Amino acid sequence: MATSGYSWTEFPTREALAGALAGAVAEKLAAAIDRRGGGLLAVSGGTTPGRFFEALSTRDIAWDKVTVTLVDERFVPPSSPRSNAALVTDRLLRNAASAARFMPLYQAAENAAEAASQAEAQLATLNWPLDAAILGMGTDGHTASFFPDADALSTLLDPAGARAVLPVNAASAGEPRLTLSMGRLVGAGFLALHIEGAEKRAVFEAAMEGNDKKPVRAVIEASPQPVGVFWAP
Ligand SMILES: O=C1O[C@H](COP(=O)(O)O)[C@@H](O)[C@H](O)[C@H]1O
Repeated sequence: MATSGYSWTEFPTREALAGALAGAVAEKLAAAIDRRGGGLLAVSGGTTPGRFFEALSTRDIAWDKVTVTLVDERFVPPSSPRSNAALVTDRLLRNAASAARFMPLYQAAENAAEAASQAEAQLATLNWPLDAAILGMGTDGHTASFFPDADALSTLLDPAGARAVLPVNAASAGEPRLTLSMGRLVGAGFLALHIEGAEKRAVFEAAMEGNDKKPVRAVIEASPQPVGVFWAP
């Protein structure tokens, strides 16, 4: 399956997907290190990326020249089982990848808006654009923290917005969120969507075909290059 907006690659197993995605990301990071002296990677949280993180963590690249940040984060401290930062620390920043620098989005601020401003200031020190960004997707069609019921969704989905990090409030999200902006995500040299299982495949296909535009489709449509969709049953 392929459109101008995305390329679809399916794998027989989740392990095979994790290995292939890890290989593709490691290649992009190694090329960035050669080209500009360092690599910048943004990864998603949730339940899906653990296997991919473990595969990537063993890839032999100059991890001491790589900065890892998050596509999005729940407004919870790293001690929370819902922390995306904790997932990255436990499953990615190990083995060879323990040498990477991690820039979390969560800040111990009074609220998500303040945390987003603080994260924005910290991320301004990085060497943009992202070399690779790996998105996930929820069964509601959200990706990053672009939830279908988020306040000011059109602002969140605006690729021309000036911000790098935005606060998100959505009733369905569980807690306030922080997300990289659409502009920073679709500016990545390599943008992939990692989804697994029949339900997410059906959600993705419906989002791409239906009139009810889900946020995942907005990202695909905003991307100047085809998004690589990696799927396994
Ligand atoms: O809340 C989130 O959900 C999505 C999808 O998570 P999954 O558990 O269905 O894999 C994830 O991509 C995002 O980073 C996370 O904050």
